[in-house]
Amino acid sequence: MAENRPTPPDVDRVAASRAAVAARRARAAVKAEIAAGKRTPLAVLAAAIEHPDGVEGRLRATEFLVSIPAIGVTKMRRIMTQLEISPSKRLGGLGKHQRDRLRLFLANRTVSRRGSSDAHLVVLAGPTAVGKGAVAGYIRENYPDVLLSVSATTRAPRPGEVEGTSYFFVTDAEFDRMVASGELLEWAVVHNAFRYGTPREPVEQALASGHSVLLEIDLQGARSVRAAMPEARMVFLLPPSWDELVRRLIGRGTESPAEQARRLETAKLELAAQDEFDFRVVNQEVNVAAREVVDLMNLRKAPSLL
Ligand SMILES: Nc1nc2c(ncn2[C@@H]2O[C@H](COP(=O)(O)OP(=O)(O)O)[C@@H](O)[C@H]2O)c(=O)[nH]1
Ligand SMILES: Nc1ncnc2c1ncn2[C@@H]1O[C@H](COP(=O)(O)OP(=O)(O)O)[C@@H](O)[C@H]1O
Repeated sequence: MAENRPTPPDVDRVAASRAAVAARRARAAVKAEIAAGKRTPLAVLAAAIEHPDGVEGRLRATEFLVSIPAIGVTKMRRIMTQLEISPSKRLGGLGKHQRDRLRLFLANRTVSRRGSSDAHLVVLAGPTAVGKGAVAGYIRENYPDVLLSVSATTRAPRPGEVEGTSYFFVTDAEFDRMVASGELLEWAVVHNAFRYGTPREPVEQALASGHSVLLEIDLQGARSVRAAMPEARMVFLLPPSWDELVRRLIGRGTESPAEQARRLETAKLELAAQDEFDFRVVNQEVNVAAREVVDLMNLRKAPSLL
């Protein structure tokens, strides 16, 4: 009968609900593909960014993460908090920084899952002038089996520093390019001055072939690595005392008195972060501290010199 025929608004409603069912099915299919390993999470994220209103773009970040094998609800919540993404966000609606953080998290997760279980990424951080450079240098000289990551930096070489061993010295434009192409595992502006970053490729290769890698980086970099790769071993180098830290900073003589005062203020904040780390090593004697750090790396072969 004519009066039982759906009126135009009903027709709209039926069509809308059919479309909603179809969209839900399409999202479920994408999640199933991720869960089965048929599509990588990075590929799905790329599609979501390209088409924010497409099926991938309409996926909620929460459902996207839990469809990844080995990520359950608890882990997903932790990741969302770490990446500062609210649970209501869809992949297509993520802000630029959220996207970058999620992409970095997914890329680094791929790296760490490929590595063998006894290879560790070990991060050595600590306050300015505690002796990070001295301990890392000692390890470089005396433990040839340790793979020490060589950072890229925009600062100029100092006398005696060797390109590709001390650092990769790059221009601002080159550093921009490395950031944009995702070549860096993490990067930070250190001491309000120059940019420093860890090239991803050598770390990836080392872990994939079962070798532990040591990163000597600043606190911001350490936090980025921890957020992206929660299984990294975080080591905080401590001075024997505050007075000794001051002595080392002044004794090094590489900063002006004003810069020394500024760094000491920063050092207080840095020291306050020590509880964020898994291990604390006191740098009383360089060789002893170096050995403690190396012991945390699960090296297969003992160094011949000690
Ligand atoms: N985030 C980050 N920090 C780094 C990296 N490489 C070095 N650093 C830090 O940069 C800081 C400055 O190092 P350096 O230029 O050798 O100068 P110094 O501290 O004045 O001797 C140190 O705190 C290092 O730990 C890196 O790849 N990433
Ligand atoms: N265990 C130690 N005992 C005495 N002096 C040290 C020790 N470790 C480092 N130093 C000295 O302290 C100063 C700061 O060390 P450095 O490695 O440059 O620190 P960081 O890289 O943490 O800024 C340098 O002059 C270094 O020779």
